[in-house]
Amino acid sequence: MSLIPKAELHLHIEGTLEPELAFALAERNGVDLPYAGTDALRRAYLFSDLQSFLDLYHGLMAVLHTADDFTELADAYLARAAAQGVRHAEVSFDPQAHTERGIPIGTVIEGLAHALDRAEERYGVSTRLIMCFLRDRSAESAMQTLDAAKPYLHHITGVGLDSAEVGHPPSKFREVYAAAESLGLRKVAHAGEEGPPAYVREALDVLGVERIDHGLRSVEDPELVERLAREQVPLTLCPLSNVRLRAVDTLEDHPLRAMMDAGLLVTVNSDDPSYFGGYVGDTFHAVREALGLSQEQLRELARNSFRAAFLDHDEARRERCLAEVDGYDFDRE
Ligand code: HPA
Ligand SMILES: [Zn+2]
Repeated sequence: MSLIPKAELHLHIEGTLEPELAFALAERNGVDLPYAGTDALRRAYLFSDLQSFLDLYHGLMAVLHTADDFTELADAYLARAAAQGVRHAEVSFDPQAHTERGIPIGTVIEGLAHALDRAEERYGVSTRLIMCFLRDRSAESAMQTLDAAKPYLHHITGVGLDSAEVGHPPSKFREVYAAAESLGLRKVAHAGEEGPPAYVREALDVLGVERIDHGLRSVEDPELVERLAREQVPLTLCPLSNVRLRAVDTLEDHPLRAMMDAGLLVTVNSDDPSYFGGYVGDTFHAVREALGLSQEQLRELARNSFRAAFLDHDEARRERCLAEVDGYDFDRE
């Protein structure tokens, strides 16, 4: 595990649900899970692609009912993240995955915000909340979700786009992103995870996003790589996720290092750490080993995470974190 100070920018809070907490919440809420126990559940984490993961992932969310459940989920993540060197976390959530099950959006947002708002004091982790739209649902459903979130916008920094990518291009959400922008929200989107480089271009040109979540398949398009490098568009890579969801064969084959060499502003993140085999400190360690990254390259990844963070209203914190990265002593590891 690498303890270098870092920001985590690509993290789905529902993807931090560990089997033990899932079973505890299932019992508390009277939910029957179709697994004999935590070991059997972990054994089911063998995915062939994004969709096979999403099916299990959405099934397990059935255990989350009350605001307290969401608070407990977020607290567990923040404590683990802090223990892995995270100083700043931008936490995504999927409101539609819960409202479709009859959980009010206010329950979800207020439950998460309760944990996030006290995280700096409790864990030394500053936080932001990013509300993602499920791209395999309609644009109307996304717009209704944005509308329903209006009483809670003081808790929300930005919007994102996730779930099944292929066949659901960013342009489907043009109006929703325009509406989000007019509400003062920041904009990110998953693109180029399983979808083509053209989706990365659309996310930039049609939605006007400031960061691309994943962006992995950008490497197939040299002109796009040149643009992303020139414009220093942050890409929030998730190497362990890419291995588990079969976007790359092995970690050794991951283009992270080549992307750094091409001058891209890449960051390393855990995506859904309970499902993909590691939190972000584990991920830093794994890519260091698999790709033979130098200490200076790990420092660059950590620096990039703070440069790409939505810390515009707290530049002093960004500077402090960057100074901590510069002074980090790898002999501690
Ligand atoms: O990796 C992902 N991709 C798309 N949607 C997701 N929702 C959780 N994780 C992911
Ligand atoms: Zn993701």
